Amino acid sequence: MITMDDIIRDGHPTLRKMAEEVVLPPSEEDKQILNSLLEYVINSQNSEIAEKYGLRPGIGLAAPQINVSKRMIAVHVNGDRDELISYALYNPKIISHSVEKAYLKSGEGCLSVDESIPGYVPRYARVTVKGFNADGKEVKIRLKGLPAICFQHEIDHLNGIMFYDHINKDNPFKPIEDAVEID
Ligand SMILES: Cc1nc(NNC(=O)[C@H](CC2CCCC2)CN(O)CO)c(F)c(N2CCN3CCOC[C@@H]3C2)n1
Ligand code: NI
Repeated sequence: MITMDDIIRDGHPTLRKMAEEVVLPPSEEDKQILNSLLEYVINSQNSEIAEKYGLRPGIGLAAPQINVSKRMIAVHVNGDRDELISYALYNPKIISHSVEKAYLKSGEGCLSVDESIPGYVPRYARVTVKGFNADGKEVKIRLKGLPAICFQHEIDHLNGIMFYDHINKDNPFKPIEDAVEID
């Protein structure tokens, strides 16, 4: 299982690399890696397991964060209507997005960033993501709210982008024009 010891921290070069497409059908190794990403996120949301293994809670995780520069992500989070959005995807891609922006009122953090970096992170309010699930089947997912924010944060990791790259340097809490504020 993945623990915090496996998660590389800001400054590690892998976090700034463009991750490689996963060759499909996936190898046994890639299947194991994809599964371990989702397993971490689920474990981290179970207070006993998180406590026992010292896991920082997360709603998403990307393969570069465990020093695997491959295009794989996992997301496990409740949507606006409390529906569970749980995906582990190979080669996820944002194929369309709203013009409208959104941001988390409390800003963002990252399991690969130990300190907190305050500020609004502008994201698209709605995205359509295409990817391949654990069975190698193509999936197309329309997202809004926190799940949309999370998928964008994870896909950024595959492109060597960190959340704080998006924060306004002069005024981190500068209001984001016509954006949806997410609690
Ligand atoms: C918003 C939030 N961010 C948490 N952590 N950070 C992360 O997930 C990073 C990714 C998120 C940062 C902002 C968008 C994506 C990890 N990242 O670095 C991966 O690239 C949380 F843990 C969390 N929640 C709310 C839901 N709760 C359900 C019950 O279990 C605890 C859980 C806590 N909400
Ligand atoms: Ni992150």
